Amino acid sequence: MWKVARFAASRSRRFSTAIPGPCKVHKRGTDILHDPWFNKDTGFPLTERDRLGLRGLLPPRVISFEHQYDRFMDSYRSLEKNTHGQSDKFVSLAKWRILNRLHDRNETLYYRVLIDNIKEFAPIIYTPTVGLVCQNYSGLFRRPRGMYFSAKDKGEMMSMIYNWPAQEVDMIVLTDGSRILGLGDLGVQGIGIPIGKLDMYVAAAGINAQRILPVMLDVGTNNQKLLDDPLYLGVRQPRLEGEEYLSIVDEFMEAVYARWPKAIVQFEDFQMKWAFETLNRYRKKFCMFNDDIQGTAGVALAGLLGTVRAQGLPLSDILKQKIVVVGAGSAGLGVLNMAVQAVSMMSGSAPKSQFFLIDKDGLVTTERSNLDPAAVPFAKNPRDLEGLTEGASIVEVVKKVKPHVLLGLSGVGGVFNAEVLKAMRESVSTKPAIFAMSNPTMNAECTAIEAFSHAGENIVFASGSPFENVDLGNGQVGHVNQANNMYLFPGIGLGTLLSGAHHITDGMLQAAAQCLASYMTDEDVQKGILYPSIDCIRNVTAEVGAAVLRAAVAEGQAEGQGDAGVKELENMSKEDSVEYVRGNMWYPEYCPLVQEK
Ligand SMILES: NC(=O)c1ccc[n+]([C@@H]2O[C@H](COP(=O)([O-])OP(=O)(O)OC[C@H]3O[C@@H](n4cnc5c(N)ncnc54)[C@H](O)[C@@H]3O)[C@@H](O)[C@H]2O)c1
Ligand SMILES: O=C(O)C[C@H](O)C(=O)O
Ligand SMILES: [Mg+2]
Repeated sequence: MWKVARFAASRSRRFSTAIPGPCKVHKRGTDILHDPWFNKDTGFPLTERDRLGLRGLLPPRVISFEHQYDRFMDSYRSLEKNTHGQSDKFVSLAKWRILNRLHDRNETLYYRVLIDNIKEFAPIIYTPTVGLVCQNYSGLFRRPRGMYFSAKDKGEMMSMIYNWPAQEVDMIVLTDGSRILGLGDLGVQGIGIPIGKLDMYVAAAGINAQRILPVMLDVGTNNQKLLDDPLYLGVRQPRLEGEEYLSIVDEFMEAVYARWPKAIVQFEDFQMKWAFETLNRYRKKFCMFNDDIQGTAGVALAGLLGTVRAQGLPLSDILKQKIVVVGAGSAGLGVLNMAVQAVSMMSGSAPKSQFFLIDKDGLVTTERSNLDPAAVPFAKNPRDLEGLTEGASIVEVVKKVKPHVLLGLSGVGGVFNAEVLKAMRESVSTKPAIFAMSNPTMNAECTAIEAFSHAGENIVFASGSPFENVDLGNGQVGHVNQANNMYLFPGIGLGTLLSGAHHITDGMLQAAAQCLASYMTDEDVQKGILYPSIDCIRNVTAEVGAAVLRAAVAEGQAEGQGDAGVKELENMSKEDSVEYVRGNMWYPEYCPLVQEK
């Protein structure tokens, strides 16, 4: 077994000349070459080859890290050239494959190219391509990554968890594959999502790549196409339900915390009923959060505050904004709950009249039969609606309400059609905002071009998956923001980890959202740029992580970790806390391997 330093100093230079600390390894020879955590390919220095029994197992020339990096980027560029003219799907999967092969072979080089080229590579390892990968996962599968706990493992999880080779784990992303992006139930194939999210943890938060664990909880699938597919790699049975389901999740959570009491578990892409149920069940017991409910809510709240600033209004004017949310699922309801919480904190009361909620059956009112309990607080009383009735369509609501913000988390591509977008021209806002937050790209409620061409050039636009900025002619640019929870979850995880908190509170999550909301300058916000470019994601994460850490300290949740105890954390200024978080980000570079028997 090996032990690795949890964090290593972050370095801003591309190829540092400083020698990183040693890394202990408990294997020799080909076992090292086949372990992507330690493998350096042709980069092993001769002395290390001697020490580790590698001499003769590699071609004699030693290639520097920098040279290996350039060789990889050259092959990536040739692939781009050679696939020119092929379908987007073909090209995206080819790019994913080349990155995945590097991931499987040499993690240090993989994470370095990912960090340095995050804007270019995020759409491949994360949304939208990760959706395509999940849809085709059983066919694409070559090597396992992460852990799989299935309905057949009941009673075995406490011992299975010890099969994971790392001694320490900081961050786990868990899915049951039941609602993968807007693509529905993908069963075991949903493992691509925890893998992609954890890649973002390494790239954005500098969580040590040896201390992450993607997990699939395979409780079956209700996707008949997958059950009929001879290649399908998951358990062939309908999804477990009720107590049977919960007992599997309970067992997994107990096993995790028995082995790694300080690990954080991020729940990801669970269907709504289990997303809320598991969050309520575990949040006071374990250090966990639900990214789709809570991470998304913070990013959307930052966007809502940004739209107020974009109109040149003080933040307190959020109270007067009319906001239509399309999608009453885990994400949409998460956004509404957090927005109401933020408005209440500002005004001292909890006004809900400004929010309108629409689901697949139209406007949600108290007249709805079988109203979901989670949606009850946002259901309109028809008596308060002049001219709108239960089940009113999106276009009817937009025409009547003339909202400041139209925010989509429905998972349905194109529901913001031309008629809906044209109706937004009548918005009472000087900068109407359209947030098409559903993923992947084909599930976005509208495209950027559609939004600017139908709703007008003065809008603010954000989408969950990336779109190019729109050329409005005359040198004008319609700016596209990416409203994706990737701007928050890495900081929530890292800040919590460094604080040593045992729970993730609403206060810590509000702090994360407020931090993101204040990240952009007034000048940028006036131009419709509400979120930073993904190029700055390490910096954003350092700020968000520090905000979460400070909130944990202020609320008495922090217990400290490593060398920094509670007292040290309490004495940190704001700047100190950001530097502390930044200094604890792991950065991929080859470290000398020392064999320990
Ligand atoms: N950008 C982000 O950071 C982010 C974060 C989380 C979720 N999402 C996306 O949001 C989408 C929804 O996620 P979720 O977890 O809430 O899903 P969910 O299945 O829990 O909820 C979907 C909701 O949309 C409603 N809906 C379906 N068809 C509709 C229609 N035609 N018109 C209006 N409403 C309709 C459903 O009734 C339901 O209330 C997914 O595509 C997901 O990728 C994006
Ligand atoms: O995965 C993403 O890109 C965002 C979000 O968590 C989603 O479920 O769509
Ligand atoms: Mg998600």
